[in-house]
Amino acid sequence: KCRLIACEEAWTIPEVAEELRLVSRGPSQSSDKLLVGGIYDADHDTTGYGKMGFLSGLMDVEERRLPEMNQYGVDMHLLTLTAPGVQMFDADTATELAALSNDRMAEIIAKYPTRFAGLASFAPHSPKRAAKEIDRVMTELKLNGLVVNGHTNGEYFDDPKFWPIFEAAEALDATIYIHPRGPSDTLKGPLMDYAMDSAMWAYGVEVATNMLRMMAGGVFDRFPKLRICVGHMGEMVPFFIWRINFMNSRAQKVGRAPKTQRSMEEYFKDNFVFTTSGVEDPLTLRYAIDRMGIENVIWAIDYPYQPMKPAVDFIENFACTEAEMHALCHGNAERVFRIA
Ligand SMILES: COc1cc(C(=O)O)cc(C(=O)O)c1
Ligand SMILES: [Mn+2]
Repeated sequence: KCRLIACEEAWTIPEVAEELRLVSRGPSQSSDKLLVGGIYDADHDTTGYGKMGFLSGLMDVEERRLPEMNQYGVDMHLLTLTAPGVQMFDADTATELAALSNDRMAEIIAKYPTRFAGLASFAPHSPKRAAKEIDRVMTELKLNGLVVNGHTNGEYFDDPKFWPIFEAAEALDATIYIHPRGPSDTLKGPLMDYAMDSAMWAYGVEVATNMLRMMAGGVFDRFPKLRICVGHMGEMVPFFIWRINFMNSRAQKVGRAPKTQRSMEEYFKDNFVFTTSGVEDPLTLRYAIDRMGIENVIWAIDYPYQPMKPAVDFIENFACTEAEMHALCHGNAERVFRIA
């Protein structure tokens, strides 16, 4: 029996839920407003999200989450403040609620040290205060890494304003999990119909765009030891990496893209790891392992958005060597998220 550590497990606290409810009733034009309104303001729900039981699943640790983990043999959940985290709030509220959420997360881990680990939040729109929170959570709260959800106010991580965050994360060897959120105002256009605005398509486009901007923008030349984790089998990038590499190299040759020390494929292999969250497809997983290397692939459920049992069955029935199974189910997670 393999130790099972699930690494994209969503959670929230009442104060963040309440703030999101207020935002969902406010003037924000963010594409996340649909989903946030559905989940946090159920009596104004126009999306059906309010009927999927997400909110109770997010708020819960001991009623259902832990008993289900016991029932299905999931040893650990790596918790993350669910998308869009604190990023729809003003910088002050975001800074405050990130710290509160990190403290609450640390309390859960202190109570169940062998069952929960956690990714700390921060307010990207306040990079200097974010760097201070990163320092605090990694050295005092001893959390296991960091999480951020896609863009913040339409800005992406190739923007030097975010450098203080990467400096702190690299110096502390803290992995940053870039989790999706709805597409930014300039990206959302044709993505807002047919429920494409979130997990079906736009989430992947939003994160992959951020990833490519970082790689092509030279972020990993400046921060060579920075490690990024993404979910959803690498947000489509593993399947397109040959073409991304070929076209970026050609663009660099003709001066359309800035010169970088390494290629897109090298950055993706050296500075990224990714989880299987929300992609329970054995063929896709086998390709991703063979293409990107087993040391870069980590199992996750994406609870409560994905049910626990099917995700456990998927990985336990996956055809692979014993060494691959240990890497997928706990070995890589223990290394990347410093889990004992
Ligand atoms: C924040 O709201 C979410 C919704 C869904 C969904 O299945 O609709 C998936 C995720 C996720 O992948 O974490 C998040
Ligand atoms: Mn998720």
